[in-house]
Amino acid sequence: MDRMTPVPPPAAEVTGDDAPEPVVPEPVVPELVVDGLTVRFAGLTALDEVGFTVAPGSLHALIGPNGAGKSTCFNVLSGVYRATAGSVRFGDAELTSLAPHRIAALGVARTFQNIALSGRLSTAANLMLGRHRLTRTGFLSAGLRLPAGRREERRHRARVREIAEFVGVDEHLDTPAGALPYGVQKRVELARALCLEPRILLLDEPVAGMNGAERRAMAATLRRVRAGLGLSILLVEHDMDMVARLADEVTVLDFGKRIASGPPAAIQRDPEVIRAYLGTSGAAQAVARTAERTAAQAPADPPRGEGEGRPGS
Ligand SMILES: Nc1ncnc2c1ncn2[C@@H]1O[C@H](COP(=O)(O)OP(=O)(O)OP(=O)(O)O)[C@@H](O)[C@H]1O
Repeated sequence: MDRMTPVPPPAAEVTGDDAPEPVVPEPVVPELVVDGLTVRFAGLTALDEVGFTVAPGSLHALIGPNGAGKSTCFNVLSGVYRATAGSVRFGDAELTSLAPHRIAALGVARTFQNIALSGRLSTAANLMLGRHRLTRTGFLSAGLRLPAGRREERRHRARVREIAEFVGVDEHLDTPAGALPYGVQKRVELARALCLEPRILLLDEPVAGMNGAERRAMAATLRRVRAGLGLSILLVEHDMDMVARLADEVTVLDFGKRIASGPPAAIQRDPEVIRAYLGTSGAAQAVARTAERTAAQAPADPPRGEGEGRPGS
């Protein structure tokens, strides 16, 4: 399946008993505008007046060395941390004053660095948990086998299967999530986030700990998600090749401050970004290496497509 029905905005999720089959409108994906975001812990400023905008339907990467403030930013965006100052607007909503469940209800879904699936439950059951926010009659009604609940449950199961096929985990629907290879579990997490019918996905290191084949599979899946669903993605990732291939726009944090913002090719050449990463390992050197290869292979600015003309694509 190359395309999946675009997700409707949450308010348009019609799951009632008598509701006609919904005509699914194009998703209304607003901008996410982070402005002057500051978070202080005791004496430490984890985020210092950070600002960036995630354009509707784009894939925006948030990168930076360890301790730069990326997770703190995600925690504010998902309502886990309170901002000391600044704002995060998602369309008309100000997210900094909302509890996590209210933010999720606006269509903001998040995955975590560490796997957060229930290992003993099947993949299907984990994905159904992702649908919980969207149930109208409630799982109790379904559990009691009431007709409305049964019909609603059937609709959710059908949607779960559709999303599982889209993400390529449908063959594992009956398998306990804990028994799946690591890379597949990470894709199941992505599928579970999609089960919330999000308008923006916050992905925290989706390929961390994966081998090369698993990384490529996840990158391909993310491309399909972006192309097929029209939602926005904000990605925290240390794998710079992946960021260079996938991102439309990159924001770089260092010691809680935004030090650069722009398309990947420009970010890779940005002296301040390279300086921020120098002396650290892993991602840092990957930025410098990727920048060097980009310079060697592409004298002019490469196009902002999915990796055309980019190293390693
Ligand atoms: N709950 C907290 N209490 C106190 N300090 C915190 C808390 N959460 C984060 N910090 C500090 O804020 C700074 C930014 O941390 P954060 O986890 O956001 O960085 P990061 O960019 O996500 O790093 P990494 O790439 O290692 O995950 C760090 O100095 C960290 O120790």
